Amino acid sequence: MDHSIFLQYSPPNGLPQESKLATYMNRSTSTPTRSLNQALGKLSLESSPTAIKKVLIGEFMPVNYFTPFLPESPESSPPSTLANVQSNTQVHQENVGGTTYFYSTNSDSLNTTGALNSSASIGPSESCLGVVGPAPVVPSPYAAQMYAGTPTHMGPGPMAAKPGLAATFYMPETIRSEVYQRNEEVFLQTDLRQFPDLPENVEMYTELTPIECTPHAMATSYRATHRATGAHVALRRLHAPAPAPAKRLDLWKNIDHPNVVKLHDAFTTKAFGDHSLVLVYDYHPACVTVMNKYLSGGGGSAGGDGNTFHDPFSSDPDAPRPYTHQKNAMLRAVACGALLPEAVLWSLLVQLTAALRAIHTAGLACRTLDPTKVVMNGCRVRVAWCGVADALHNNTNDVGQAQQEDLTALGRLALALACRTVHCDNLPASMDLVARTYSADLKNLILYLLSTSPARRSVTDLMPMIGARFYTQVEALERRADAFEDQLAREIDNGRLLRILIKLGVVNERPELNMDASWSETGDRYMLKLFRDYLFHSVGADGRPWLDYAHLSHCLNQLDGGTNNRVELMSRDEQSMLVVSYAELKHCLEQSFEEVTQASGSH
Ligand SMILES: Nc1ncnc2c1ncn2[C@@H]1O[C@H](COP(=O)(O)OP(=O)(O)OP(=O)(O)O)[C@@H](O)[C@H]1O
Repeated sequence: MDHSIFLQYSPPNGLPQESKLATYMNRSTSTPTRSLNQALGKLSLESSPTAIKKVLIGEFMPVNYFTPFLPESPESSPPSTLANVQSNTQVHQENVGGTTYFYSTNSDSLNTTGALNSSASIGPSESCLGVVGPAPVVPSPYAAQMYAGTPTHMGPGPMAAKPGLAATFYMPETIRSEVYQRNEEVFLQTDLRQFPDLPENVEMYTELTPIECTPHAMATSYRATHRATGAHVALRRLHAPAPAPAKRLDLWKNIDHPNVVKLHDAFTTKAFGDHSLVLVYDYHPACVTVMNKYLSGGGGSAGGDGNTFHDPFSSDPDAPRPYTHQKNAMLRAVACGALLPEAVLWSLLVQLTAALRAIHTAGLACRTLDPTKVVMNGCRVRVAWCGVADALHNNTNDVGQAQQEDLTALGRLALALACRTVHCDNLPASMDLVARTYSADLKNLILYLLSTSPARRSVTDLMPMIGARFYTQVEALERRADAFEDQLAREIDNGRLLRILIKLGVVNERPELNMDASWSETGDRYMLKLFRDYLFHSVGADGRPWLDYAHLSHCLNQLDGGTNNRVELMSRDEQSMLVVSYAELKHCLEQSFEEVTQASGSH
């Protein structure tokens, strides 16, 4: 093996010298131990009443809006038996004064128990018709509801951005824009001509697109698509891996935690013209590193929150940073309100300690806990590229020691976030800022993590310092889950309406089916055509189009639910009138759609 392709490793972490992580680690480890010890000696752990702040996190779970249309999907109809329409429906026809009325003699469809009051429902009640039949199918009110509405416990919170009906119909802008941003990133096509050297396929993965900020010789990151499933993945290609780290990587693959980017696979490949090791991770769209989001002066285009502390030294990590500069920069940050709210810090720390707990419990060590390797989308924090350090370097130091280093790294990260700069080498000044700005608990947590005493530290020891803030985090998550469930319920309703609209569109005005040019004008299809006119082409008394979205949604829901409410349909020449129930219309639609599906051969 050509050892010249290896770069030097920094001994404690085994990191390539070119990587940002190595730069950060080197900078951080350059903190003089003496000053750290002195500073720690001066500072004492204090206990103070915990200040509980409520965090409302606007993050949400991605919803798959691209589920393929499945005619027989259980979602396509309301989950109740009321959607069943008897196939032996008999229609009784009666001509009164030149107008033809059609009545169903099917007992089920004549029972209107539980039907909703509807402006579109007409006709006599079942008792007038005097029909006695088998037990009626009781329509659930849900079947014909437009929307279930916002659950009362959610109240008109920040989610209810739009007033009135609009709030019921549309997703809050906060959720919509974030979903769009994520989807947009996934569907953005990169111009691969810019990367002519990239292989078309690497094992099962294709459409490789580099995602890293600063390419270097040791590792490259890509977004890619799995050829069979279409799933997006994040690939970390290690140009010069250490031999056979398989066992540890297997342990990493078993870690399935919401705050750790999941490692799925690892394989060696010659697709890049060398012996690269490729690690395959979940891809989280619209990710930004904590470094870019909070620490590098707004460099992160995706995640810069506009409230960033601009450190003139941040572009040059090797520039001299005198004490006065650091202190002044921190004071300026405090003065201009650029420091992070304490609730945000605790949210990040709770998530990161949860990640470390899972990793350490599995007998592993992160080894790369650094702001450039912690990514965020929304308010979710994840440790990225786990296992890379193990794959890059057959770490000989024992895992227990590496876990202690993880805790120190978490302390440095917490301090950097609290001071809003990675230049916290001046520990007394940095801790002074923390003590003046934040609670004693936060200060104690950082001191504990940075402690150099020989006593063994454990991530579980942090729990008392986190204290009741843990419940704040749980509360915020539960509120967010409520908001998403509410939106999900609406999206399911929207999905139902889309499916029924697609079915109507497929059947209505079809020029011919199976060589029958009159197919869409006769039989069941004729009723559907008149229903389509009733729905979409109604006009007012003065001939102007009559548009009422609520009415449209109501009728489509009635149709999807197959209710026994009746609707009056007029022929185009206005000579005939049909009175049909939504149950009958639904039956017609199902039959007709089934015919088209059969003819297409794609049943
Ligand atoms: N699992 C993931 N899904 C989506 N994006 C990710 C994922 N992990 C990391 N990223 C994003 O990929 C980008 C590149 O990460 P990477 O660690 O390669 O950056 P880098 O700054 O070039 O570091 P290095 O110098 O160590 O390569 C970052 O913007 C990060 O937000």
